[in-house]
Amino acid sequence: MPVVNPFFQQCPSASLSTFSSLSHSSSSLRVSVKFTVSCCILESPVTVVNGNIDQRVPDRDEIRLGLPSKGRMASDTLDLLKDCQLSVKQVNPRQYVAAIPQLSNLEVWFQRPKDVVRKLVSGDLDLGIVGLDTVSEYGQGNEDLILVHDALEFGDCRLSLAIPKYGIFENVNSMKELAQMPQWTAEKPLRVATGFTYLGPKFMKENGVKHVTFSTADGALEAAPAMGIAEAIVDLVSSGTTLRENNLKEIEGGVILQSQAVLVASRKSLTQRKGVLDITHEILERLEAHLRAIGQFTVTANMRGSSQEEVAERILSQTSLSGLQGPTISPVFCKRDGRVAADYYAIVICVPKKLLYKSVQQLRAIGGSGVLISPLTYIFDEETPRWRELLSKLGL
Ligand SMILES: Nc1ncnc2c1ncn2[C@@H]1O[C@H](COP(=O)(O)OP(=O)(O)OP(=O)(O)O)[C@@H](O)[C@H]1O
Ligand SMILES: O=P(O)(O)OC[C@H]1O[C@H](OP(=O)(O)OP(=O)(O)O)[C@H](O)[C@@H]1O
Ligand SMILES: [Mg+2]
Repeated sequence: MPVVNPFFQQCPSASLSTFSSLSHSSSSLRVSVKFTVSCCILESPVTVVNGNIDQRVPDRDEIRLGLPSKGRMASDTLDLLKDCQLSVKQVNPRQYVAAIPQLSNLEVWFQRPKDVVRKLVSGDLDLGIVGLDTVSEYGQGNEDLILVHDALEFGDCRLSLAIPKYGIFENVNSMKELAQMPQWTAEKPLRVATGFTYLGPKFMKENGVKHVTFSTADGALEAAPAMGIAEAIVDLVSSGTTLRENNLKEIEGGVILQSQAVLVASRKSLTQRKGVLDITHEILERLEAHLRAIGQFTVTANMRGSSQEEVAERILSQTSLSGLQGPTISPVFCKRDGRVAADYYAIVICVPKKLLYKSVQQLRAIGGSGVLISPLTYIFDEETPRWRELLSKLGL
């Protein structure tokens, strides 16, 4: 399936080479790292490589984390790290190397998201934070890339196929219907505009769309159908506003990928470079502890009762009050008639944010008073499931 940049159409040999690089790179271990452009302005073919050409783990002592240098992921990534007490110290925004003082021997390198992935593949970075869409597009299933944390809870979007709401597409509402449209023939294939020149063609092939061609552009793809450049687009959608404003619609079965920010690592680095596994463990623990905590509140309340067990029974009879591992109950002592007694008990539980009001109602219903709610900063589990998963992926 050829993917052409409209610019290259004026230059047939270049368009052909662009296509061959895209189709061959998927079978190569070093994904999308090498392509040959033999264009009419060049006398002989040149080889262009993304990152280090050397196949070995590059010789260096520092561990490198790649972060988005610009774009919509950049500031959210820094904010997340800051919330995990891993603030990045960058002297000025045009300086592309920085440090995280809490993690010695770690260098932060700011790169465009796609270059973070390419440089993980080439061994020039060890860890990175980018969108899953970027990992999937530029990693192209490379087994050296390992998802360490697959849900950093920002950068949510989906990669979707969209078609016009009007004309011959008015009653087309699924991939199956699109694939079966009689209009697409070898002479007049379905034209798809996309920046995702690996995932787009792969998806169409998987969906049995036989007659299809692709064109690529760097942005504003939603204009392509109205401009007459393509019938469909494959692009990122988050709010859906851009599709709506351009009279386009998503269709059943047309979501290629659900994406959000992820922490990704090079398998080679994790297994071969000294210190990478330890630093990954620390970053992962901090991320997990923080992300678990932001979904929860700590609730404390006082309850009258005859014993800790009796208070516990009342609390556990309510579905929203069991906490993470059950309630903590402590006696509140006071002096009455010269004797120390405990008529009240203080209870502490963690409550998911979305169940907060329900929990307060349930607490009141069983005699809770003086309910205090505080935000949580971290919840450290005994061991994070993702860490165990990572070790098993690495065969450790
Ligand atoms: N509405 C959205 N549109 C595009 N990307 C989004 C959206 N919401 C979240 N993202 C995430 O943000 C990432 C970065 O997008 P951004 O547009 O900033 O950079 P880019 O397009 O990848 O880079 P470049 O500007 O070099 O093309 C995307 O890869 C995706 O994971
Ligand atoms: O569903 P929505 O919330 O409307 O977001 C989707 C749009 O956002 C992105 O474009 P971006 O803003 O990065 O501009 P671009 O076209 O220059 O890439 C993406 O390529 C879509 O066009
Ligand atoms: Mg963009």
